[in-house]
Amino acid sequence: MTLSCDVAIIGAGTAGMAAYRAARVHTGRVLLIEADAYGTTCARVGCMPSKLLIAAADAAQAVREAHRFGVQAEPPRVDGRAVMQRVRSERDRFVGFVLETVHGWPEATRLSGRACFIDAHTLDVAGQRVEAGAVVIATGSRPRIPPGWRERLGARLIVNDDVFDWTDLPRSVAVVGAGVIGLELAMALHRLGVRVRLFARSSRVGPLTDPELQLLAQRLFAEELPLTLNAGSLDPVLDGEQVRIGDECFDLLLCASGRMPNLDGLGLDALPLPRDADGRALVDRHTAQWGNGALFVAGDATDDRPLLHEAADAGRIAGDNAARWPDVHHRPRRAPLAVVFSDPQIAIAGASYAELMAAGVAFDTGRVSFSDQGRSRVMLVNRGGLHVYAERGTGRLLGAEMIGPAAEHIGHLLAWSVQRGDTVQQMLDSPFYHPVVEEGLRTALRQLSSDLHLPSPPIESCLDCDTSAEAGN
Ligand SMILES: Cc1cc2nc3c(=O)[nH]c(=O)nc-3n(C[C@H](O)[C@H](O)[C@H](O)COP(=O)(O)OP(=O)(O)OC[C@H]3O[C@@H](n4cnc5c(N)ncnc54)[C@H](O)[C@@H]3O)c2cc1C
Ligand SMILES: NC(=O)c1ccc[n+]([C@@H]2O[C@H](COP(=O)([O-])OP(=O)(O)OC[C@H]3O[C@@H](n4cnc5c(N)ncnc54)[C@H](O)[C@@H]3O)[C@@H](O)[C@H]2O)c1
Repeated sequence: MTLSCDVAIIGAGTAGMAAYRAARVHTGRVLLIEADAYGTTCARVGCMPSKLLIAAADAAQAVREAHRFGVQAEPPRVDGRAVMQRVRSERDRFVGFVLETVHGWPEATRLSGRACFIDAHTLDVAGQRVEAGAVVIATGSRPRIPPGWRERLGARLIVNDDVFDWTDLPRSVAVVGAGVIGLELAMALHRLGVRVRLFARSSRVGPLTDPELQLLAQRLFAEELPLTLNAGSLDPVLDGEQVRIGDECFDLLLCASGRMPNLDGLGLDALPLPRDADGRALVDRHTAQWGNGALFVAGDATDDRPLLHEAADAGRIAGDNAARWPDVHHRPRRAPLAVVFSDPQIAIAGASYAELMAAGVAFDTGRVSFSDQGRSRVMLVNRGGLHVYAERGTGRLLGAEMIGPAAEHIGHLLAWSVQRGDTVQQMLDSPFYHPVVEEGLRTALRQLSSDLHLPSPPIESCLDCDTSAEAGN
């Protein structure tokens, strides 16, 4: 028997679930197809369990740092089993909410099995034929593992998914790849007492593109984390029960060398779909449409800003347009925002430095260092810097990069300003409480305002904490 629907959605992750909801506003004839267990990458093996592990690591670090305030504490004793028990049980709670939602949807609108295209409107799902008016591909991504490593290292090679099923912490882990996942997990494991070394292929650590801030990030992370920069092409080998990299051995190698979209294996090669020179899908991010037909792609499957909120937004657009097809609507997207939950945190809001340079935009940069920032110093988190970028002539805020305290919050303020089209002056006219880390942002904005040769705002020095940074000098 052939199943027939108006919209078939492949993948019940964040993007697929958002697409399902949006499509169901138009039609009840929607089919959500999932090959694996429900529960989403974010809740099962991504955003949530990684932040749970980081929260435990931060608690241990706070105990270690207490003496700097005059509070004496014994060095923390990390109970790995208890740490992982909390990570898993809280993770299961988050997954439970997702399962509740999916299981609340009519059973006739859900199908289990791996989907593969027969043609643009026909799918094979584990032997079941599905015909669809339109299809949303929301298949997510998977870790990219260098060729031969899996065969060579077997179970000693792990990826992020494996970490969150641990019942105890290992003794040592080599983390390969100093991108977002590598940085977050390496730092968390290190603070939980695991012997860690983070291997970066180049000298870059994390996503900052501003050369000054990238250098600062390298220095700050190297102060705490055993870090091998410029590791080049690694050649890990099994040495007994361990993985050897150079002359150091580890219990496990955590591969965090990037992720690849799950578009291969879908039977799409025969379809004439637009791709870039590297074979990546060229999808219109305002319609989620891939090509001119009834095919839509959302979430990590697109390789475009692989973040949770982007997956949800793209899923909504894809589901809505798939159900409307061929009446496809263009939808606005939000200002970019990315946060890394390292310590110090990293945020990129609006356009990055590299994007502005590549686009040839005329912009000025306002800078602040947090080393002397009043509230940051009070809390002993005075490490890092913030660069804000504004357009010459108009003074409009274009973007910002930051490594430092409260970056997850300051990043939001900056992204909201970028999206509203605020000028530097409008931002300076907004309230700043005292004493807060955001006063550092004001310092950077004042410097930017002066460099842009915009009319100077009145400078009120901070008389009570009088750091030169906050006095606006
Ligand atoms: C360790 C880690 C930490 C992260 N932390 C953050 C964070 O803090 N903040 C943030 O914004 N983002 C974070 N992310 C990124 C975020 O998790 C992803 O951007 C988001 O989960 C992508 O959602 P998705 O719907 O595209 O994919 P997924 O949730 O992976 O869903 C894809 C689904 O498609 C299914 N599927 C695949 N192929 C087929 C097929 N052929 N047939 C049927 N079903 C199929 C899969 O089984 C899966 O269920 C993190 C990611 C990782 C890995
Ligand atoms: N806080 C968050 O929002 C968060 C957290 C985790 C993941 N994510 C999302 O997941 C995406 C994927 O994260 P990721 O860390 O897998 O990818 P990434 O692209 O951020 O980092 C991969 C890193 O691995 C390096 N690399 C590649 N091949 C290598 C090799 N053979 N040896 C050594 N290093 C190698 C790359 O140079 C890069 O630095 C991120 O782009 C992000 O969007 C977000």
